[in-house]
Amino acid sequence: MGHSAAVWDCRTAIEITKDWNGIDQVMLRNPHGASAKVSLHGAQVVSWRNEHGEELLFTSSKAILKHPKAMRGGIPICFPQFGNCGSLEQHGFARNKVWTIDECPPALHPNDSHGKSFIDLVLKSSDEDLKCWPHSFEFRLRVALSSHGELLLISRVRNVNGKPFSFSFGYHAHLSVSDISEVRIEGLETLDYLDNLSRKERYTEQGDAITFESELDRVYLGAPNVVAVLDHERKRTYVVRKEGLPDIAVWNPWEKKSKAMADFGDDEYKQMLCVDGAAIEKPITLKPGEEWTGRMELSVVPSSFCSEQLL
Ligand SMILES: O=P(O)(O)OC[C@H]1O[C@@H](O)[C@H](O)[C@@H](O)[C@@H]1O
Repeated sequence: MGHSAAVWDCRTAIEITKDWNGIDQVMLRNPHGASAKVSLHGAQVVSWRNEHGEELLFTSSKAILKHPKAMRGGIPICFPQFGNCGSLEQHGFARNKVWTIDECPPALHPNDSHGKSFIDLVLKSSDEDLKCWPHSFEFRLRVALSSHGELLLISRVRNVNGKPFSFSFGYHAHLSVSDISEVRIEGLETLDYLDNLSRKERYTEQGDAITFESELDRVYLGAPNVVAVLDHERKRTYVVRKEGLPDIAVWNPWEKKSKAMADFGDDEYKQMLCVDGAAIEKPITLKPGEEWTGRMELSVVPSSFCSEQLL
C-alpha cells in the first residue's frame, strides 16, 4: 500500500537495528523511498539515500569499523574541538562516544518535525570526558529526513556547568562525488580562508569557484549560509544550507595523503569531498545555562538549476 505525504506515519518510518559494533542505529525513511541511517556510535549519519536508492554520502571501502574509532565517511560530529586547534584528540571526542536516544527532547520549532521522520539523540559529559574537558554539557542532535529527501541536522549544546566554556564544532559531511576533478564549489569565492596546509595562514580566495587539482584543506571564514557543490558528471548539485555556523571547511586529501591513511581505499579520494558547516575560527562561548543551536541541511537538485537560483 502506498502512502501519500498526508497520511505518512512518521512513527512507522523509523527502524532501529544494530551497527557493526552491536550499537543501535536508526533508519529514517520518507514516503518516497529516501532514507538516512544514523548510528548511535558518534551520532554519525552513516548513509543518506535518495528515492532511487542512490547513496549520497561517501563511505570508504576500507573504513575501520571498530569502536571507539569514528568510521571514515558519512557525517561525523566534530565537538568540542574541530581539527587539531586545541588540546583534545583530532575533531574532539563526540564522534567516538555512544550517544543515547533522547525520548523527551526540549521542543523545537514545529517546522523541524512536521512532514519529517526524525530521531533525537543526546550526549552528556561523562566522568571520562570531564577529565580531558572539564565542562559539563548536554548536546542534543536531531537528524531529520524531509518528504522531499532533504537531510537536516540540528545541534543544540547547553552549558550545564558552573562556568562559561568555549568550543569549536563541525558537521564533517563526506559527500559522494563522481570525480573530484570535475567538481566545483560555488558560494565561497572572494572569501578569506585559513589554509591548514600552510600553518593555518590566512589567504583570500581568488578563483570564481573552488575546483580541485591537488590536496585541499581549508576553512572559509564568514561563509554565506548557502553553498552549492556542482558535480558535472553526475549532473547533480548538493546544496549545503547552514545556520549558526559561520565557517565552511573543505577537505580532500588527494592521492599521496589518502594512500598514507589506512582507512582509505585506492584512489577513493576521487569520490569524496568533505564540506562542513562549522564554527572554527571564533569558538562558541556559552555562559552557564546558555544554549547554542547550529543547523545544516543537505539537499540535492539536478544540475540544470543554476547556482544563481540557489545562492
Ligand atoms: O582523519 P580525521 O581525523 O577524520 O580528519 C580528516 C580531516 O578532516 C579535515 O576536516 C581536516 O581539516 C583535515 O586536516 C583532516 O585530515
